[in-house]
Amino acid sequence: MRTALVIGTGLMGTSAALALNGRGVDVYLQDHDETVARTAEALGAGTCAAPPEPVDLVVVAVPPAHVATTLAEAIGGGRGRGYLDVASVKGGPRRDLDALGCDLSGYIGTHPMAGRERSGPLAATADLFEGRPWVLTPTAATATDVLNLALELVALCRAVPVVMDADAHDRAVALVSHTPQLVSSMVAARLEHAEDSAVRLCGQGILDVTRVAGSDPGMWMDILAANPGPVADVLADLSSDLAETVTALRALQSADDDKRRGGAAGIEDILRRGNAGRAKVPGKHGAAPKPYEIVSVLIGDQPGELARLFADAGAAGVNIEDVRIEHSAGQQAGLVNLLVEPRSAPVLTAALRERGWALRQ
Ligand SMILES: NC(=O)c1ccc[n+]([C@@H]2O[C@H](COP(=O)([O-])OP(=O)(O)OC[C@H]3O[C@@H](n4cnc5c(N)ncnc54)[C@H](O)[C@@H]3O)[C@@H](O)[C@H]2O)c1
Ligand SMILES: O=C(O)C(=O)C[C@]1(C(=O)O)C=C[C@@H](O)C=C1
Repeated sequence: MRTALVIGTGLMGTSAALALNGRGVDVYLQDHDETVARTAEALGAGTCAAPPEPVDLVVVAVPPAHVATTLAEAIGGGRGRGYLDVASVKGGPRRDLDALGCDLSGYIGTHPMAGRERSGPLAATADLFEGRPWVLTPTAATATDVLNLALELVALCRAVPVVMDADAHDRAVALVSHTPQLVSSMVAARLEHAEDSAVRLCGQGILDVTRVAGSDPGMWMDILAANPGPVADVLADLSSDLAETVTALRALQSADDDKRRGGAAGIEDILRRGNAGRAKVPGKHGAAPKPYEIVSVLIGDQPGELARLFADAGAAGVNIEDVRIEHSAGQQAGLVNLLVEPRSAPVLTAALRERGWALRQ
């Protein structure tokens, strides 16, 4: 692929453009808000100039409700050899495009399973897609050249291609993305009118559960409106788990021993099923989840502390597999949890102690 046109230079479009531009593709940028396209250009994602000739690949990264019309316009204008979109829902846009009478052989629906709770080009990063699944939904009508262009895009973004049927994709993301978004919003909504004295106690657990509750409601309205049935199906199953959990908790308050035992069994069941489900969530780079050991280090909240810690781990020859930071409420300090291979944990612990770091057991 030598040239690409990215239409919609927000978080997704600019991230893809940065990755492509960084790997030698000439990227043209277009957004219906010109200042957004100019911002992406200033970030080094490509140029706002119009492409002098049809590009190899047109990447449409606009909100789901605008995908079909934007694609139809680009296809009608003969702007590329191949066309794809990155919208979070796949069945609807394809049907809409079909209804607009477009030739679908040059189009493939795709969805990178990477993102953030922030929108716009300033939130974009060239490595957003690295190691993440990128779903491709070819049909019998999709030209082989176009599938190959999509695979090349995925490779240039260092993502992992996953081929799926569009409707199966929509059911899958209802489970792993759209319902979690709603549940995160619902948990966070409980805090809206909570007492300050309660909110002050928020710790890492609620931060983890509510991160995506900070997402743009406009974009999520679009996504949910394009996938309401599958999301409602998952939420209905969840609501029967919720109802059973409430019943079990009420039974725990009972004076009757048998009822309390039944309640405890119900709660334990949901907690154990939760462990089993969590164990299925893929680990780093989409691989099977690996058990890491955590080395916890207390650091001061000041410039250079993290860099010094990582350098000391590097000097000990230990690869940090993942890192999580807990910020202490009301203190200029934080707890850095370094996740390492079990065999590296004693090596790292000894090396950090020797260099004077305060370790937490
Ligand atoms: N944010 C995520 O986590 C995520 C992840 C995967 C896929 N997606 C999908 O990617 C797409 C873009 O999402 P985003 O997070 O980058 O949103 P964003 O709001 O950051 O960017 C969307 C951009 O599209 C532009 N736009 C809107 N209508 C347009 C039109 N008709 N023509 C040209 N530009 C137009 C907007 O001005 C905006 O700059 C959506 O379809 C979304 O479902 C998002
Ligand atoms: O990490 C996040 O912030 C996301 O919400 C990303 C996420 C997801 O649910 O995984 C959200 C929507 C997209 O369609 C794909 C990815």
